[in-house]
Amino acid sequence: MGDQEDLPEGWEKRVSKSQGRAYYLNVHTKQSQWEKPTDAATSQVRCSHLLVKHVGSRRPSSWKQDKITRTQEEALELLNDFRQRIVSGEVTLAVLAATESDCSSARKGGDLGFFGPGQMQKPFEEATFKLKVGELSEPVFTDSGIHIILRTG
Ligand SMILES: O=C(O)CN(Cc1ccccc1)C(=O)c1nc(-c2ccccc2)[nH]c1C(=O)O
Repeated sequence: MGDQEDLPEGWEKRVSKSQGRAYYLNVHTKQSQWEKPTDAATSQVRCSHLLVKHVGSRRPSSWKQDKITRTQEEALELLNDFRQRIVSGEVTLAVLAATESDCSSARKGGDLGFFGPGQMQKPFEEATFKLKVGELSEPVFTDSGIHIILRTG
């Protein structure tokens, strides 16, 4: 097994094909690094999100709107428009979430801080853990509504 043995918990040694040298993969968060890790791999990730609620949301109300009446289809169209504006570089998710997100995290530019497995709704958790740091998700559907998620840590 070579020096796989003396790695802290949660890390795997891999070889980069393009660079022909070893790197280390955090098996929980899928993050990778060149430096040999000295501490156990964290299972915490950080993200920001923009939530658009609709009539089918579990709580169709938000800081923005007392009674949310848009349909799920309208919510998805709205969210795809927001996503295009972020992808084009016209605006950042943080700036857009501050005025457009139906989540209380709008006041923090959509930042949710760090969380680990089992803390968020499953579709949200799975989508976030799949993202690389800096990557923006496609629309993600939960009981709360429809989200776009930016992995930040
Ligand atoms: O789903 C519900 O029954 C009510 N919720 C849950 C909730 C309500 C207030 C604060 C945090 C979470 C929401 O609708 C909700 N979910 C979220 C949410 C969902 C997934 C990831 C992060 C936030 N935010 C909100 C919100 O109003 O602000």
